[in-house]
Amino acid sequence: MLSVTQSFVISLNKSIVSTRSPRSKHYRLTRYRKCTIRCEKESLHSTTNGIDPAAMAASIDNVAFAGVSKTRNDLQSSCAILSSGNLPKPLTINDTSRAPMHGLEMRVAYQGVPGAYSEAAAGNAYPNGEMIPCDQFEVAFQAVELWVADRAVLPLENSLGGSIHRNYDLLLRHRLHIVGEVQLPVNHCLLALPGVGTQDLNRVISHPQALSQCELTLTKLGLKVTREAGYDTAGAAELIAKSNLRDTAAIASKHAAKLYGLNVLVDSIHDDSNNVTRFAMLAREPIIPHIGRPFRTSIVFAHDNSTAVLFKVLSVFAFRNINLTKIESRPRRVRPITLVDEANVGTAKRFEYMFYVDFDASMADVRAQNALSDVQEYTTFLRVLGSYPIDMTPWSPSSRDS
Ligand SMILES: O=C(O)C(=O)C[C@]1(C(=O)O)C=C[C@@H](O)C=C1
Repeated sequence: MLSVTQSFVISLNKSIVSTRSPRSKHYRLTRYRKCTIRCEKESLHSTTNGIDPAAMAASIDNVAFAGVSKTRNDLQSSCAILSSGNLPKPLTINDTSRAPMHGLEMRVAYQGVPGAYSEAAAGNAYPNGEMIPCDQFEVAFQAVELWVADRAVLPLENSLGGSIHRNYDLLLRHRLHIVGEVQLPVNHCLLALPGVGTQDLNRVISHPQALSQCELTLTKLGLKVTREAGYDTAGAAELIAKSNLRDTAAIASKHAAKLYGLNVLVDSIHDDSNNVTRFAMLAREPIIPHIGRPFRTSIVFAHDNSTAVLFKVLSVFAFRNINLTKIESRPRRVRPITLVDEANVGTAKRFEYMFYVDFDASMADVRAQNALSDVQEYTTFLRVLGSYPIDMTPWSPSSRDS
């Protein structure tokens, strides 16, 4: 792997060398097939005077470097890494005070770095949006609240790995509304640096959800590896590329492989081909619900324990023929435990929960309105998180490549 501070001589296709001579003393580019580039800055883009490094990576014929001949793959991946210096950097908790850009495009916050599945989901939800990567889920919530972004697209649950609990907790802590959902088929691949084979691996890194979605396949592959959690799938791919980790593979998408110059060692390593992640689209304002198309409503409630309250709450939907699609319980942070004195024998502790429920009806539907007024009677806290169209996009496991 070439590092950013090394000089190298490469042969390029004529197409991309048609550039004027740059002024910088650090490098020289000519109109000829051979050119010398000295990279002393973070980004190859800044040293190539306008040549897109990705285009350069695609156009490399062969390489001679310090007397050692490098493979085309090696340099392509170097260029891809250097070009990834141009990718937007994730917002951090301190950046959310950044002045908003007042363009016409929808600014869409997601958690992770470019190449993350969340970016793909955000792109599906808002195809013309300006994508804003954030380093944490909480930052994406804040970005929308502080008008740095107009929408956030965040994962709620995966068909193999289950719920993303952090986002359930954050939905309650923040005042955003669910205005839509995206169901994204997730095709996980095992990625490594060019020239690295499965026999070289000691470690696999990825988002904990991705690791759990591939748990059985990793074992079946017979890899002698430790599994380590990172912030997101594409971030794991980026780390391998930037730190030149030749004993490590990432679980991430093919798109992440392209962005960070990695090879796909094994395609489709998730444990079941029906691997779908459901993302929520969040906004500052709710949308007006309709009844003309399939809608879903998400609520959260808490109750003070009296006999069979949870059963009563859930039955108000059953009596009205409303389908419940999901129930999730999370600790009730304001009062996680109640002490129960059982007949003066001793003190038992009971855990307290917030219950999140999704049901298939629009808040414009009278049945849903009546059901919620019943729920209100049994509960001490009730909030509607959103009433939004169900993602009805047709899907087959191989039809979308994320
Ligand atoms: O790491 C990513 O690429 C993400 O977008 C995060 C995330 C998740 O949080 O569940 C999203 C979809 C996949 O199921 C795996 C990981």
